[in-house]
Amino acid sequence: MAAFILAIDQGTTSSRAIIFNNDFDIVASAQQEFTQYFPQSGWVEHDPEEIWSTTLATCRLALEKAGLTADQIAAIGITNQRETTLIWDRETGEPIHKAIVWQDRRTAEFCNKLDAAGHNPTIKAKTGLLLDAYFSGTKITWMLDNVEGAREKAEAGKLAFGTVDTFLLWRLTGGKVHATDATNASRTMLFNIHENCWDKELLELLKVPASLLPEVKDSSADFGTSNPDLLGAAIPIRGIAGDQQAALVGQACFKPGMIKSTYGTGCFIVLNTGKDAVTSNNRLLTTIGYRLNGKTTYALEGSIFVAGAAVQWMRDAMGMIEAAHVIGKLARKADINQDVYLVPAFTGLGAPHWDPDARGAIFGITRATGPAELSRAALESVCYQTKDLLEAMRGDWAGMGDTTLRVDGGMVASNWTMQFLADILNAPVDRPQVLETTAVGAAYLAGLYEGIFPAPEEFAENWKRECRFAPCLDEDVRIRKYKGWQAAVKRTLTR
Ligand SMILES: Nc1ncnc2c1ncn2[C@@H]1O[C@H](COP(=O)(O)OP(=O)(O)O)[C@@H](O)[C@H]1O
Ligand SMILES: O=P(O)(O)OC[C@H](O)CO
Repeated sequence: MAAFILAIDQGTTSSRAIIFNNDFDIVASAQQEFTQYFPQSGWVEHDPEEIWSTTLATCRLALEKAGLTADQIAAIGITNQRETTLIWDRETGEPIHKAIVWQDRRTAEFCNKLDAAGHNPTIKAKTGLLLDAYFSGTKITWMLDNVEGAREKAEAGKLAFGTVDTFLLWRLTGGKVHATDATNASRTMLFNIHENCWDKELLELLKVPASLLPEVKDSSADFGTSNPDLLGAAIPIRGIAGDQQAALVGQACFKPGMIKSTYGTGCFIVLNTGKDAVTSNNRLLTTIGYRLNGKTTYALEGSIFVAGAAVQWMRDAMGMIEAAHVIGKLARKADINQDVYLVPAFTGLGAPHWDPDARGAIFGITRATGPAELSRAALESVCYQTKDLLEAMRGDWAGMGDTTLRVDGGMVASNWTMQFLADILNAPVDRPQVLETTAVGAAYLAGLYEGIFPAPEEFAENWKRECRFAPCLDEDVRIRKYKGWQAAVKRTLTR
């Protein structure tokens, strides 16, 4: 008999709901964008009520489009933009402030102070993260210190903290469940990823009362049931994972050494390192890939700030392409004798450089350089950055070996880019049939708990490739081009 799972994918720019059947076919989906608030330079906020209303509306719309009622949905899985921080009143459910988004840099100075006081090594050892404003911890401190009366209320146990998954869970269950999963907890900078618990020393360091924190569960677990008034029936909520980890699951990267790379606005590469929490010497993050049956699988993660955003820049700021999908065609026409490099450090460079002050640069332009060469350089830059990260991962972990990259995200629609990626990595690049891997991951985690989907090994056997891009670039050219990129990055870095 057919079973249906509702995956909620609450992202940075939009909320989506996708209903899958038990063959992972998409039965219906709905998506709504919401407002981005930039109250000051470097600050990024979301309205929690908009996160909630767009989530609820898309769930209702997806059900309607599928012609299903809530009682026909076996389970809900939630996946979410990670690190984004919310605090609300336990009594009223009202958020005390807008959500502070992962991109928000307001606590950078505070992080610098903590770093200067020598706290970085402890944080890295316990959480696997770098001391950075990206993560939730210092955002919580900021809210408690800047919202009137918040600290007193928090100390009296009247407030609740959550990343977006936890907030949605609270709202979906009518305030009955305050929980998260291990992947989301691992991005807060408060969670000890080795001992699998909130870390007392870090809570003290960031002055976060323990009463604020949610219970941390497996990624596939009993997270309660939805309030029947919301969708028409009580639906069991059985899966939660941060979006990049959900994509790791959705891509069936269950074996150590397997890697997924998601090319959206930015790019997030996650490598399964199995039971080893690998410490990076190359400024990558050690994080929880997923936790099933109480067993943690670790991962190494590297993020690139600008991937598809370089394509958007070519379209919106440069006006050189009318739409994202034409960039590949234009790149194909570029003069191959021109070595033009675009280092898209529009907002600094992410892993493995972590240079927030670097700014974008173009190298190698001549009078013959035009939109085709710049298009090519923009797409190539994403591939070179992927190589940088994979080299860093290889340097950190001997278990990596030669690896096939499983890709997803909007940019992988470009065959030209995927071929160049395979060429520059000198490794196969696999594009799956279902590109909604994040939602697939969330649906899988929920369906796994309900016994609808098989154990990871069997799920992995059913993962289907749409296309493999095999490397075919001359070694000399590959080496020359990558050296050119490395030289360009070197000239762009500020430290
Ligand atoms: N055919 C294409 N070629 C290159 N880039 C593309 C193509 N289609 C979409 N993109 C880029 O992919 C990004 C959208 O991917 P998506 O996964 O929806 O991102 P996000 O989840 O971050 O919003 C955009 O930055 C867009 O410019
Ligand atoms: O919502 P996305 O797809 O931009 O992903 C955001 C990441 O989870 C931030 O760490």
